[in-house]
Amino acid sequence: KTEEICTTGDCTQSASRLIENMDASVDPCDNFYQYACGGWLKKNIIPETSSRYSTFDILRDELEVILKGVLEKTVEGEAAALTKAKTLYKSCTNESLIELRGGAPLLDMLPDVFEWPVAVDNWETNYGETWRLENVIAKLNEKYGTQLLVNFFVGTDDRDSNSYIIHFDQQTNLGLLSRDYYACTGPYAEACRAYEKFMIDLAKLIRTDRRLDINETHIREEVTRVMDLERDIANATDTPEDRNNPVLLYNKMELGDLNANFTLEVESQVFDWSYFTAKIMDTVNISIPDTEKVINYSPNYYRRLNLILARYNKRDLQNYMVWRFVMNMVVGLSRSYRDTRKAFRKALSGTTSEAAVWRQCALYVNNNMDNAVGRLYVQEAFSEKSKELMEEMIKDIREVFISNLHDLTWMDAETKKAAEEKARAIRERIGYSDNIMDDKYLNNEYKDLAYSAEEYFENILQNLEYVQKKRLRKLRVKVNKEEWVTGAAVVNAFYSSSKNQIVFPAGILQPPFFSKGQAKSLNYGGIGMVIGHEITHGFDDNGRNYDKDGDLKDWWTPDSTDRFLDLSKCIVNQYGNFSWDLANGLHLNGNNTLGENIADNGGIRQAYQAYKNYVEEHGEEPSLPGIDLSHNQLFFLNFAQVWCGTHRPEQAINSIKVDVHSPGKFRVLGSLQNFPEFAKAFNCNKNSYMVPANICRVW
Ligand SMILES: CC(=O)N[C@@H](CC(=O)O)C(=O)NC[C@H](CC1(C(=O)N[C@@H](Cc2ccc(O)cc2)C(=O)O)CCCC1)C(=O)O
Ligand SMILES: [Zn+2]
Repeated sequence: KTEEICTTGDCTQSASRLIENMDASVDPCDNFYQYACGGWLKKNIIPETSSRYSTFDILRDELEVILKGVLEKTVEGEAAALTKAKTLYKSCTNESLIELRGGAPLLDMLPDVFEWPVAVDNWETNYGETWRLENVIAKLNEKYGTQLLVNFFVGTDDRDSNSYIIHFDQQTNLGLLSRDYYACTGPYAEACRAYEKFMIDLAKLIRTDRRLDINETHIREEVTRVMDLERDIANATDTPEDRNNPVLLYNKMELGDLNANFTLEVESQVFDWSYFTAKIMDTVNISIPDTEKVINYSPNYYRRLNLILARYNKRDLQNYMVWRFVMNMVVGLSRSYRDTRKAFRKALSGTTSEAAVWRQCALYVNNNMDNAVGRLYVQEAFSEKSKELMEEMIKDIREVFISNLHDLTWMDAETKKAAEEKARAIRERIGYSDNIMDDKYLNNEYKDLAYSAEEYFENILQNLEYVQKKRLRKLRVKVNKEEWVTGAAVVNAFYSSSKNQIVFPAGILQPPFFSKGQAKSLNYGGIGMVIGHEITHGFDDNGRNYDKDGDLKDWWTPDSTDRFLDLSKCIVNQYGNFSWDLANGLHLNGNNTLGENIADNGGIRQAYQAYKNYVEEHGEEPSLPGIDLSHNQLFFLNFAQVWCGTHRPEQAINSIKVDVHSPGKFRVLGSLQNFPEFAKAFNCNKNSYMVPANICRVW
């Protein structure tokens, strides 16, 4: 029979993309990642401005080009919110004015955070005498959105997902990217050196601008003490492995208990937790009694912190806290200030030059006004047709998840029933929230913001305060589960455990993931796997702890829990055995990536089964031109090519420590090794690398 071949634009384009990215000279059963991405790896060099480069990053770069276009275009009579986004963008791209202003905008606001001792004279007399730790931490929190030492935040109550509650957590962000860097040896030595030099150079630059003398030795001494303090803080934090069970993190107590049980003392000043909390919540007119229930995510950290504070004085603490703030603010200042960060950025990410200003600005505006920018993006680039197609695919894949569930041999009927209820309760969000198409809604969201095209730095400060106040004000209102957890102009997808919600923003609904005109095998291998991945997050080692309403409530029988943990261990060991050449051969952390690996493995199985069901119902699809692979094979090829990518060594060292996702290569190898249908589709024989003796499976 004459084979049908699809020669539409979409088919031709996707076929050529698939052929270009692959390396057909590699045996797919030996190394499917190399087979699928070998062509991509030969053709793509990481740009000097990027620390990693992948299919995702290329899509994100392309999205930024679209944002540039819409943010630079003047449109008469548009909604005020959209004009504000364009004004913010203009202030960010106004390089000559930013250059002219030098460091002044920063120097003008340092007194508001009680100054940076190393960069000013007479700090003791002017600030030290009246200094209180509560005042500094509170000010940095409520006005500058910076959480240091004591990480106070208002967030969803894990056990009552309709309410917000005050949380006290450990300091989760460090100047260096993870606690491991503070060893300052081996791959971390350069990062530590660059970090200290960054601090020294910035202190010297500010003193120069203030016409103050510079005593290099003295500055170095202070910088060393700040470094020692941060190392102590890093070592006081619980590790990610110690924090991956949300049940153990949930320590509810009264605010008053903190003063009783968690003493913090600096230079014989006792930290008053009630005074501190009021200092923050007074700014949003919410009074907090000592009987207020709060969650303490890190009791051990606070016990360790007190021992550390005993070893430092108020000047050290102030030097540390203001450093952590100013180090992030140089990006909004003139070239000489931005240059103090260059070597540090290179040491951590490997990039030798900053991204183009328009890119940084498009990203900044998108991150800070995601609904206004989302509106501009959707109007420009999103096709409505995608929504109903996605609803179909989500329906198919949800059904497959549920039928796979019932076939599981390790879960008992009682737990299966609860699991099915949760799977059916998952709500989906596709493309964008209708709210952003409503001018009134959009203008209202940004009504309190007024940007100046001439004051980028002040615009940044305005955003920091605005976002933080919005979060703090949530304490006395109910959680709006209809709210989206992401903007629309985002190339990603999400699962929210407290909302039991899966989200597919407009930005990811494009090739290679999805296109209404591309073959279904590619759609299921692309966005289909992502849909399964997000659904499965509701049932991974973290998500499984939450019930269908998003509350931390155990719906498992002890036996099924034991079986789940046992099966998960297989995945932990399998991925823990992967050694990553780009990261000095370091092994993946099988525990920290477990949730993502469970989601990947579930996603690929569900998507493939859904595709087979599709073919069962609608018949085989016509072949793609110029590529003699079956659609079953094309399914896996497109899935794998989503993960083509590479990292600079600095970024690899960084991401293996902090990213909960495995590197793309192992996301492909790990999940396909566990899936016999892959081996079948490529006729791989038993002892090939892609067909290991024993395989892991949870969902
Ligand atoms: C609430 C929240 O934020 N959750 C965190 C996870 C956590 O913290 O628990 C999170 O990221 N969630 C998004 C993520 C989405 C997907 C992913 O893998 N996205 C990569 C994309 C990438 C890859 C390489 C690259 O070069 C650049 C980008 C990524 O975001 O890295 C998209 C496809 C399937 C899963 C997911 O659902 O896991
Ligand atoms: Zn995930």
